[in-house]
Amino acid sequence: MSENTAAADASATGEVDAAATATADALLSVDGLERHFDGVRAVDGVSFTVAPHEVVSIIGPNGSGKTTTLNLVSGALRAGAGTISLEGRRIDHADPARIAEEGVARTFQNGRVFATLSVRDNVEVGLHSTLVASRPFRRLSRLFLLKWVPLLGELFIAIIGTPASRREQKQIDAAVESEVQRFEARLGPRRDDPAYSLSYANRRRTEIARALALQPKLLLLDEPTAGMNQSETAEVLEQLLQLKADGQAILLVEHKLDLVMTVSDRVIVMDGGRIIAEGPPQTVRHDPAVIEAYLGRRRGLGGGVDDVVSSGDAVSGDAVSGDTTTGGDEA
Ligand SMILES: Nc1ncnc2c1ncn2[C@@H]1O[C@H](COP(=O)(O)OP(=O)(O)OP(=O)(O)O)[C@@H](O)[C@H]1O
Repeated sequence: MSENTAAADASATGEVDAAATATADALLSVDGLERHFDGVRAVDGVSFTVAPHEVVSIIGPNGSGKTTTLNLVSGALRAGAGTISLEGRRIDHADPARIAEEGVARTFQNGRVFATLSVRDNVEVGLHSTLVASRPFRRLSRLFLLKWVPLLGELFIAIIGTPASRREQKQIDAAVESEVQRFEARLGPRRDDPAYSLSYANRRRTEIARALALQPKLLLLDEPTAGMNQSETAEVLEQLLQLKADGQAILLVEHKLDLVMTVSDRVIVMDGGRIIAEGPPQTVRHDPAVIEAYLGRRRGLGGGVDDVVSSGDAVSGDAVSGDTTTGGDEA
């Protein structure tokens, strides 16, 4: 849907002004978000904000609606109701590419890379939406009947090249290199290798590098340490802390509570599609509703959220299970 259509749609409901007023200082503002699947209330009236430079984590047992919330914010799913605004502007009717252009980049729960592309090319793909000189007619691609114009134009420029497109490619190359260098020790030696040959952890790093290459206003991370062992998780924590120090706003979904409690400014706890607690890590970890949500299903094992947190375990609904390494780093 075009920006104008989305704006008209939003304006028809009178929601633009309300969203803008309610979220004056927020980078991201989510209000009354709902998404149901065949009677399952995956996300059920969720409202929250992320301020500029803030790191907010969403935690909760399996199936509590965390990933669905991230999918709604990134445009991968459409909301049944509610509004999502970035810097006061509605994005809930925009498609994922448009939302990425607006400054929201994401990674996926299971890590998604293009298997046959090299690490460098995977990172470069993330920058495709930012090309101007090489894609002068890109906005026309939103008009169904004119889709062939930008395609032919891009093909032409790719074959003959122009001074501006060559300059742009140099900038892109530098941006890609800078993101690969962020993970230099791990990705540096593999920068020209195809993604299918990488360890699971390196594929996750490639995915994060691709998202960061966009220099997003808001970075959405869906379980960035899933499948990583303790030392790999510690590396990710260091990188998240560095991003935080650089002022990167992050909305993080993560099961490893030690990491969440260390990196987050604020923690949102979901259960059954609803937010059951929200606040600074130290407050949330002692909230009785949170302890009940995490441990109620395994009553009899004893302990509380603190035990879960201090053990460094990943909480996965019915049981506390240390995340297994499904593919460690190459030796
Ligand atoms: N595409 C879908 N079709 C049907 N049901 C879905 C779909 N996506 C999610 N659900 C359901 O919505 C609920 C919330 O799922 P979601 O993946 O958002 O939870 P989650 O908190 O991210 O879980 P996890 O920690 O296991 O990733 C679950 O009951 C899930 O089965």
